[in-house]
Amino acid sequence: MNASPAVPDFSAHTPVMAQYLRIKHQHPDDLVFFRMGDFYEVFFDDARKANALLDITLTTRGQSAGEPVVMAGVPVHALESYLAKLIKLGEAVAIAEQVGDVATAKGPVERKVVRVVTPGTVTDTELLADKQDSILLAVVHQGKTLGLAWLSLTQGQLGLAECSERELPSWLARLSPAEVLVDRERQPAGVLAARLPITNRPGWQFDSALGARKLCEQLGVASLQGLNAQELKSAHAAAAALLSYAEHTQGRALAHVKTLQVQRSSDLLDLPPATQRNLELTVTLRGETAPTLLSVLDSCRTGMGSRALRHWLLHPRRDRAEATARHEAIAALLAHGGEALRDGLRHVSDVERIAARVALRQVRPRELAGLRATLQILPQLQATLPRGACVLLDQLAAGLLASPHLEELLSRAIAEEPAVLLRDGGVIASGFDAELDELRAISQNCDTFLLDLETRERARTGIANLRVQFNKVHGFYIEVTQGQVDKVPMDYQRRQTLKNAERYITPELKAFEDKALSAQERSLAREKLLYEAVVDQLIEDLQALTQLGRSLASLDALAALAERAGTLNWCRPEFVPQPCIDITAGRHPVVEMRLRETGAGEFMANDCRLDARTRMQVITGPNMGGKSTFMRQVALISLLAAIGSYVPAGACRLGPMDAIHTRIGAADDLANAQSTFMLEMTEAAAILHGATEQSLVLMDEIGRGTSTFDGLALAGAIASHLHDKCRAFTLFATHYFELTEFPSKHSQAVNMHVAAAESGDDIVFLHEIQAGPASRSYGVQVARLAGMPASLVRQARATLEALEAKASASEAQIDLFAAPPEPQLVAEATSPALDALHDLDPDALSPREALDALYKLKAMAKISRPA
Ligand SMILES: Nc1ncnc2c1ncn2[C@@H]1O[C@H](COP(=O)(O)OP(=O)(O)OP(=O)(O)O)[C@@H](O)[C@H]1O
Repeated sequence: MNASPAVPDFSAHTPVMAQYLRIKHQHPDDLVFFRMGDFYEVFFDDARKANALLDITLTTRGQSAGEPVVMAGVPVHALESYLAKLIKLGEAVAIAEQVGDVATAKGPVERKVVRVVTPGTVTDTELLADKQDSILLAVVHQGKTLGLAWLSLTQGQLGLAECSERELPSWLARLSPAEVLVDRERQPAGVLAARLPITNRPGWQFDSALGARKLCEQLGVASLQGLNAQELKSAHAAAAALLSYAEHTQGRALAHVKTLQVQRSSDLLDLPPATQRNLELTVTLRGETAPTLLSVLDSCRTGMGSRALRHWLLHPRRDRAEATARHEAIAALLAHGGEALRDGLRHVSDVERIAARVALRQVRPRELAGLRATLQILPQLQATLPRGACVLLDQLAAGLLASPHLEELLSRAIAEEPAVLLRDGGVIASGFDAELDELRAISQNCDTFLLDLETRERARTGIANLRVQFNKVHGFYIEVTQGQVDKVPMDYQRRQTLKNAERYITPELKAFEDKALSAQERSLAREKLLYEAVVDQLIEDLQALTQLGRSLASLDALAALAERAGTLNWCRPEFVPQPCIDITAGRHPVVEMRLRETGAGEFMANDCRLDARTRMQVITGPNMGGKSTFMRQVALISLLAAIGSYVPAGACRLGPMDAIHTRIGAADDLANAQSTFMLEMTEAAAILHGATEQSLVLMDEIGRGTSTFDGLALAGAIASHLHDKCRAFTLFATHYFELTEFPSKHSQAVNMHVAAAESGDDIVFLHEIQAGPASRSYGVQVARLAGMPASLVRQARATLEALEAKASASEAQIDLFAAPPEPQLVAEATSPALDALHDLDPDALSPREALDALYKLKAMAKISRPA
């Protein structure tokens, strides 16, 4: 995709192939779709690739420079579906259109790449997921800092951030980019590890000064100071590459990209990738999109709303102002009844994407009709909103007042039901332009004229079955059956002979044909011109349109949150300055919904109380008891509150929070060659380094990936570290009974357990979290429940009894939680080599003697430490 300076000589090729090769030379990394009439053709290696990826037929046609031309093609009308496939596969496609005039061109008609479609820069509605944004991200390593710049082309929004290497995975997970631009010589390891689709760019494009200049130009500001983005030099470098790439792919400047968000890691509640995965926020552990927190939450009526909600979910802010404003809005909608608003939103088009496509001049006629319909119902929508109930809703209501003249313009200009494609005509409304109306009248009056001519000619020639007709290949003609040919007058000129009929043209018909055909052509050209003028006028009001899109998206997301809160009986959380997580009757939204859907019983609500004096709960109890569910629900409730949603609980008070860390049973990460245990320890280490007093940490059965003693020892040490050093709010579920001793030695920890009742040999899970340690584990009972053979269960029970008897006889008194011994700095052991070293006086040695001494010492060391 990079223009190389020297263009090779293609003169040995046919003129068309030389033209193709020149274009391909400028786009070596893209598949070049080369427009030839009704097809996009791909040649040579691109054709082989397209053949493999798209399963389209490979052919050869003619020769160029003595070589057969290998090619494959896709019909123009099917372009979108092929593009969709290629984008999904991470390919970039350069579209070379015929831009010259076919009729007047000498040699091949002029062709030019008009846009490059890539995964991160697609804007075609058909190619985009309705409910997910497509983000293009650039990442650059500068010293210890990583600069990030990202762009949502369809939202017209830029973002900048800087972070450390440790923070990068969280950013990548949060942004979930469709394409990442990196310096081809210095690819950041974190990006490679995340296995995202990468596009390499030359290093010089990541230039900080260039980036700052480009940002100022793009945003129309003199300095970045006012945007709080002045100091982010590394992010500027990323922005330089980002903006040139985006412009390059669109083949034009990005008129609609006018807003910049500067995000700092410290502004956001940190949700590391493990947390996003374990809490199943947007995808399940199996990789499906439901049931997840988002799937439960998203009852939005529009794609815009769903995208906003997803964004809120992954970008919760530590500062509570935004969330509080949303809580207020939800309360107001619930009090006022949000259903009328939601009904109205059903008829709203994706204004956000339409605005972007207007800016890029790609907007389709039907999208403009959709925009018009949306503009028409805005007053109705506004009327459904409660007035003066809360600031946020009032602001959003004001945002619905997009320029009324746009609606008027679209109503006058665009036909009631416009054709899908502009080139088919029938897009501009009649009455909008006198010249167009006149041209259309000529083509429409065709039928009357032809009927009239037919009647006259029948009368003149006496041929009763004479017919005047039209087809695309031969134009207008008069058809006479063979039996009547001798009645044909002198002024009939033969045009075509068929088996049973002759076709003729007359001077009068010819004159009419010229007029009709040229009228049709001119009317199409006129429509194109008028359409472009309408788009120009919309571009002038782009900011109002973009703003309207944002307001509608936020309203839809808020209305969905209000609907969920009402339907699912959620409560409004309260934020307090003191450290605490105080949840009464909390529920897990996804598990609760699953239970309801499957009719598998009621969800048991549970409390969670953590505060400055009680920072850790050690949770024990049987498998299947509900430990993981409880811990996750505490995290989900905290997160929901932070994004501004109501929460599944009876009451909820929350203090400040900076991160949610989770270590929950992992699957092997075979692709990264990490064992379960290694992954477990890596994730735990990241948590111990990152967690603070304001973090929530979930530790589920840490240590179970190794032998009992190893695992127990590590689990004890990790719990101590979290309690003493990080002082994070911690929910620590474990199967190690020994850890129930932990609270007796750690003042801020308490024991909790999930209750289970035994009836005979069976076990009943109560799913209730109660104070104190579990009395015993129920592994054997759970195994029985799982359908293990009875003899096996009997054997396991006998072994268990024997083990328990043995353990209580030799109760080892090891302090699992003792403070760690100080590391010893000097080795106490002595050795002949060390003694000899001790005896040496470096100042008294000549260089030669020093070298000899070194050899001697090395020989001694080898003896004392054999290989
Ligand atoms: N509060 C609850 N009310 C009703 N059912 C629940 C509740 N909590 C959990 N369950 C049910 O019990 C199942 C097991 O819960 P969970 O996975 O949390 O148990 P666990 O104690 O973590 O088990 P393990 O130790 O084997 O991981 C859940 O899938 C759910 O169906």
